[in-house]
Amino acid sequence: MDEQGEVKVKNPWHRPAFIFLAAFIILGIVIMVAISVVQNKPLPQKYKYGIVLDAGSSHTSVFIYEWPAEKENNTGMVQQKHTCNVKGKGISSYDADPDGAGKSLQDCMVEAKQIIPAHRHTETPVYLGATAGMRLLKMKDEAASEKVLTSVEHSLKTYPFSYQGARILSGQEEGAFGWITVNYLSENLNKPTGTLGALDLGGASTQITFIPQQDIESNDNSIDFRLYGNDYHLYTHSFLCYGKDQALKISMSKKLVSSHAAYKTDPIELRDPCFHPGYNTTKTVQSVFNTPCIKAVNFSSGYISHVGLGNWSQCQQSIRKVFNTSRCAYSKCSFNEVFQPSVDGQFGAFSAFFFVMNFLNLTSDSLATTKQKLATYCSTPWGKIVKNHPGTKEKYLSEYCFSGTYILTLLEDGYNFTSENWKDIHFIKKIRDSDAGWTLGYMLNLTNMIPAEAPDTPLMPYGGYVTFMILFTLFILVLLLLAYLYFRQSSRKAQKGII
Ligand SMILES: O=P(O)(O)OP(=O)(O)OP(=O)(O)OC[C@H]1O[C@@H](n2cnc3c(O)ncnc32)[C@H](O)[C@@H]1O
Ligand SMILES: [Ca+2]
Repeated sequence: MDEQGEVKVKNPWHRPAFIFLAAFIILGIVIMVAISVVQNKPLPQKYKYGIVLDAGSSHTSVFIYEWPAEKENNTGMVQQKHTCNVKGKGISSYDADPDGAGKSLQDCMVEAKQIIPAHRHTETPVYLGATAGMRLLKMKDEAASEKVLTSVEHSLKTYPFSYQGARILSGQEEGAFGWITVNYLSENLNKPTGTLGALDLGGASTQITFIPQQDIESNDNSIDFRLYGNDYHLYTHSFLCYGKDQALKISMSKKLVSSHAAYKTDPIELRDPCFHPGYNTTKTVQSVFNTPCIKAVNFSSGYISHVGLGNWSQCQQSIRKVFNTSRCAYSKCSFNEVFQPSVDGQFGAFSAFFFVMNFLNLTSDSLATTKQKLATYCSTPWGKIVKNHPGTKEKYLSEYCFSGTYILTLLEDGYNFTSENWKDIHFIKKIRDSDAGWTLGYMLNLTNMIPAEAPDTPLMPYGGYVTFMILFTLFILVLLLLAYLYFRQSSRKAQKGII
């Protein structure tokens, strides 16, 4: 009887319903995967561009930046696309031929026209910022500095870009924008991590900028920013005449003024411990004294016989005389009566800090080892130095002993770095393929690309959102399937009960 009772009465709809549901689930998964793959496929990026001309004391560089058009307010988005070094000297050297300053920019601006897509030209801003060379020319001859600026302005206006001005930056701006650049590129600005101090050594001035632990006692040295919702209270100072070219002139002039030979012989003999033994070159007195950084002096001759001695410790003694550390009206000073809090945190040291220390292979040694190696380098005969570096410009080559010793003295005796925090100085040229320097920070500021407040971000990133939606939908489908199976089973049991 029981066996008879087990005769199954099949619901004819069960099988097609199951097949339909399974097909529906598979189709759903295929559609979702296809949509997420298509959605996440990188779209062709639309880029915007900006041009900044760094009119430095020694030379002019043209920087072209690019960034994805729709992400311009995110940190770290702007990148350096191209640089072009203008042939010849800096624009301040065209004081006697102002038209030449504008003309000198032509080749690099033509290059910019070729690199930036034509449909972006009219909306691409162009800024020219001049630094210490033009500050010095303005001190020496204001009319000449204005003529040079007018000449570069006329030249830049002839290109299809959006000309935004040519001006001389203040030392504070130069320091602060260098700090913004290195911290923007290191993506420090919207994170709770510490920031990087900025050390810039040019030909005519040098800047130090960092967030100090103590109060800033002089208003001239304080600058405030609100970036991505954080307040930054920066210490900054720019020393005009303390770039490496001007410092060399000051140092040579001091040696000349204190030497008996300078007032008796023709040519004047300058025996210089900061140049290699065997180095002997004739220079004009004018080439040393042609700067507002030094007072004019009358000598017996218009020529100097510059003779190298290669003595590092004597060289450092002579360079120390360039820094006046005898008076300070604040709780602490760097030199020349300038307030400076104790250096704090990590520092990026760029431009000539990098060029010189990188050439000398001194970017990762302790302070003591750096001094030892430099002393050995300075005492190396000039002939051997020239033989070992056939491709290097002779002017740079002859000055590395002075420049290295100047950098060491500026950092240790000037800014008060010690052997303990020497390792916190990182000699860098680029961060993530963009040059460290004031130009990027200047453009970010003038184009309002760094918002004061942090931009609102969605609850989860796009990829996370897609993954979440797929998993959640799968979960619902599995639930539906389980529910279906459960009801099918219970309806079978019920049917069994009826029979
Ligand atoms: O900031 P300012 O003072 O206006 O000057 P600048 O912008 O022209 O100064 P740079 O940083 O370009 O260069 C600093 C100095 O380093 C020199 N320099 C550039 N490249 C160098 C290299 O490879 N080796 C040694 N010195 C170099 C250059 O001549 C300057 O004297
Ligand atoms: Ca510079």
